[in-house]
Amino acid sequence: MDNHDKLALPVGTTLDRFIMRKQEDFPYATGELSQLLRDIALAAKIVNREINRSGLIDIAGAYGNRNVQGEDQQKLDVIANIRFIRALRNGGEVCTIISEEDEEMIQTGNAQGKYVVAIDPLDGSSNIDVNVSIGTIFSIYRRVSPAGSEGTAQDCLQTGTHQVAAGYVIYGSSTMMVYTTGNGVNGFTYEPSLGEFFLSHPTIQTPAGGTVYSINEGLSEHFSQGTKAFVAYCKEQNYSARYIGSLVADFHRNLLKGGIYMYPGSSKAPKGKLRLMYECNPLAFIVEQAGGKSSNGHRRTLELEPTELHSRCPVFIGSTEMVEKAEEFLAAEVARTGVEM
Ligand SMILES: O=P(O)(O)OC[C@H]1O[C@](O)(COP(=O)(O)O)[C@@H](O)[C@@H]1O
Ligand SMILES: [Mg+2]
Ligand SMILES: [Mg+2]
Repeated sequence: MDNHDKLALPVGTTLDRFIMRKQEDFPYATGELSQLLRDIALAAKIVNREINRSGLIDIAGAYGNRNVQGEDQQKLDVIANIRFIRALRNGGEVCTIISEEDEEMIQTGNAQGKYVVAIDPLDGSSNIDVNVSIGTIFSIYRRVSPAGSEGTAQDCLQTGTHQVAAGYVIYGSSTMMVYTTGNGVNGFTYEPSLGEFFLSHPTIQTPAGGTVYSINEGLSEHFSQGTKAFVAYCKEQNYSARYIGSLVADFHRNLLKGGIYMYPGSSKAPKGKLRLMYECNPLAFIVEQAGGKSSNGHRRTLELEPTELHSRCPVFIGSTEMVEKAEEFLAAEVARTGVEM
């Protein structure tokens, strides 16, 4: 019986107890990482409550500012950003944060903090006001600079293979936290009346194949021939098109049921829309830990070199057989044209 079996924890185990037991299991997951995961779960509970009330109190709608991405910030984008930054700052384990909502690195003041967090505080912003599932996505890295000073760009711009943990929260028909520390993927469902997350989806494995494809077909005319050919293939196979417009919701469905989510490069946006550090890398870590695959159509997402905090990259992520089929179509186009998009 290997370590995992010894520590196979039953459905219903609380997140706190799971984190403690797994800490024994993986000595590198020191107390600080365990505490950091708890800090994220705490902020998720608070954001969950804000989201559930947003229809009642005036925190829905646009905030009136544009973020570094040039996107209209929604009030809940800003509220979620404040809540997660505050929880990470107060928790003491994080020296520096990269947030979708802030142009520069955020120094928490915890000079002894050993970790850096990259976060999309609220993903699926276009869906906030229409009661469609939205999420939070996060990545955790160990700092490379010595403790005792502020985190550096070198601490922040690490490749995805250096993540020590990654996860997401989906605020949907139920609220779930799904994360990995590099030893499998586990899902926890939140019970608001008890204020606890409970293990509900132990050791998630994504199906090797699938019949669902997620892509914004409104951009079709701008896609590369390779992407167009793969989408045509999906139609020929009578696959189902499912696109919620919330990356976390589309990803979560495909993780559990099988499928592929694509935000490819296009003639309008050669790097696509999604950000490497706090959308593609964390979900790529999770999907690989669950037996799936993630690439930019040509190269493994986790090995892409970040050039700046908000680097964008094309993404093809989900069931291995579907991602590899998409990569075949894109490779055929490179062979024909010599151009990689
Ligand atoms: O509207 P588009 O261009 O299809 O983009 C939808 C995608 O954009 C996103 O909303 C980007 O994330 P944010 O909402 O965090 O900016 C994804 O959640 C979603 O999959
Ligand atoms: Mg997002
Ligand atoms: Mg966002």
